[in-house]
Amino acid sequence: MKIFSAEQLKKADALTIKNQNITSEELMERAASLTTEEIHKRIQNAEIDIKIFCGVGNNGGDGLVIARLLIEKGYHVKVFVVNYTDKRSDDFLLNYERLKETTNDWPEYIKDEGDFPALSQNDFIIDAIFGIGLNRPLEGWIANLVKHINNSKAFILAIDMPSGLFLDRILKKEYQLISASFTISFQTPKLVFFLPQTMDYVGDLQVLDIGLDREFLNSEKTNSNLISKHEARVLYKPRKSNSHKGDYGHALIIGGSYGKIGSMVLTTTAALRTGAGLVSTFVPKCGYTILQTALPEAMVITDKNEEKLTNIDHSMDPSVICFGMGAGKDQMTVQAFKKLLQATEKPMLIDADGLNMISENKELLEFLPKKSVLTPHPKELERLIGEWEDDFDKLKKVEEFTKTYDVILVLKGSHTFTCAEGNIYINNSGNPGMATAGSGDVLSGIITGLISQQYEPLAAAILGVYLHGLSGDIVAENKSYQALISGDIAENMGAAFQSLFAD
Ligand SMILES: NC(=O)C1=CN([C@@H]2O[C@H](COP(=O)(O)OP(=O)(O)OC[C@H]3O[C@@H](n4cnc5c(N)ncnc54)[C@H](O)[C@@H]3O)[C@@H](O)[C@H]2O)[C@@H](O)CC1
Ligand SMILES: Nc1ncnc2c1ncn2[C@@H]1O[C@H](COP(=O)(O)OP(=O)(O)O)[C@@H](O)[C@H]1O
Ligand SMILES: [K+]
Repeated sequence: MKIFSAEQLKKADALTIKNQNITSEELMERAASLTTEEIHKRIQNAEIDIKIFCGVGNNGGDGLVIARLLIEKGYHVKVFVVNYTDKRSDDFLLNYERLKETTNDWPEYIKDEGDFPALSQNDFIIDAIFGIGLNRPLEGWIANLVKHINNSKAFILAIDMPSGLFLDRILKKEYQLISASFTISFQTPKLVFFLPQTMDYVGDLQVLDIGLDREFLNSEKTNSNLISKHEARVLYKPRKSNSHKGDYGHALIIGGSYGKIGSMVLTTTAALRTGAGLVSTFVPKCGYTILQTALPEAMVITDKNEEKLTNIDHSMDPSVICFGMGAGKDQMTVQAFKKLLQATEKPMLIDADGLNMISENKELLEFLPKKSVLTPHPKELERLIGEWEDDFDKLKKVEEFTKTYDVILVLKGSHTFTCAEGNIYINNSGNPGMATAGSGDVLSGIITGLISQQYEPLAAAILGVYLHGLSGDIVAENKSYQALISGDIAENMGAAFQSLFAD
């Protein structure tokens, strides 16, 4: 699903109104009534106090329509108008009049701290103060109102987006914004809903299709995309019945050191479970028995050294090489890695200590095969590209890095961002149970397994990240977040592939 900017969303609104021959007020009614239906479905006539805070722009207009429709359904609703200016949008005014015809309990005005209503944690608060029209950070009594709402500990539903959040920048910590329990957003999600610094303000997310102009949504260019099942599915390549293991490539997985051979078992298992035709591993001698015992399906070659990689002499022509898991950073390993990079032309996957070695020996960067996939977690990324001011600055630096070296960066996190060629693919599968040792090693194996089967490296990264999360979700459903261990993610790749095509 495409992720649009505020300007694009405003353009979509305007085009929809023109092409569908409706008024802006009808579009607002549509968005708000779909939202009301969702609320009604979830709270099912519960006897709760619903307190709706409405700004005086169109986000406030949405709030007024939701108030009217909830009152018509018999809910107990109190509306507060957050009167930050005397100017009102036309649709706010119109719906204000309509609301007054629906109830005798007229909205209360908030003009300063003295007007703040008492709030209880049993209230159901709806935040319709600001949406995509926010043009400066919240200050003065409005900032205090937001603090007051957040401090209530009540359930907070944000309409379109939490008030105070910007779509294109990160505010300094001292500024207030609504910390929502749930956000119902219109038509497409916003990039800030997925950034580590802002995602917590959004809470759970639901995106409602409010029927904005299809042609515009389809044709408009955007460089951010949310990857859910639908988007992942189209990347999948079915297997031909008339095929043999040679058609699915030979993956070579290199890494490990004394005490860290387990990471190699995880990566190798994942590559096999993802469908690579042949998988060989290259490990220090101490890894030989471990790998041969754990995985009879894999072939094992060893370094001359017992405990670490010193000379990667493989004399094969693998379809893809995956390097780094558990490799350590010994100088001899760095030299071996350098020789490997110099001798390799096909795209590689580089993870963990492979990335750390590059960060500490920047001269290695020039030998990176084009279109290689690098999979850093946040600390590894910082070592690689340096510190960033905020998440937008990070994405800018990532874009520069991927363009300079012509590589794909997979920024691992609760929403993993795959970045290449100026585009961002935001993963929407996975869960906190996956924050466990070795789950990154499994991801490396999955992506390697896909590249081995002739997926383009970028497609392999996007699909691999999605399948990794999907497998994690399937495991968590059966075992809980706590009991999920990374080997389970590799073992359940079969269920993930099946689930990709189940609705
Ligand atoms: N007809 C439409 O175009 C639709 C719009 N929709 C809603 O409209 C929203 C956007 O509405 P608007 O463009 O009116 O913008 P908002 O309602 O988000 O607020 C903008 C108003 O707040 C003022 N403002 C911005 N930052 C401020 C600050 N820090 N302190 C005080 N005042 C500030 C602006 O000057 C402007 O008057 C969307 O988020 C969505 O909720 C939906 O109803 C869908 C249809
Ligand atoms: N809260 C979370 N939600 C979704 N996925 C997560 C979460 N935490 C971690 N993950 C995923 O788990 C993996 C962790 O990788 P990494 O930090 O490299 O672990 P390790 O080094 O132990 O292998 C990444 O793919 C990441 O996206
Ligand atoms: K809002």
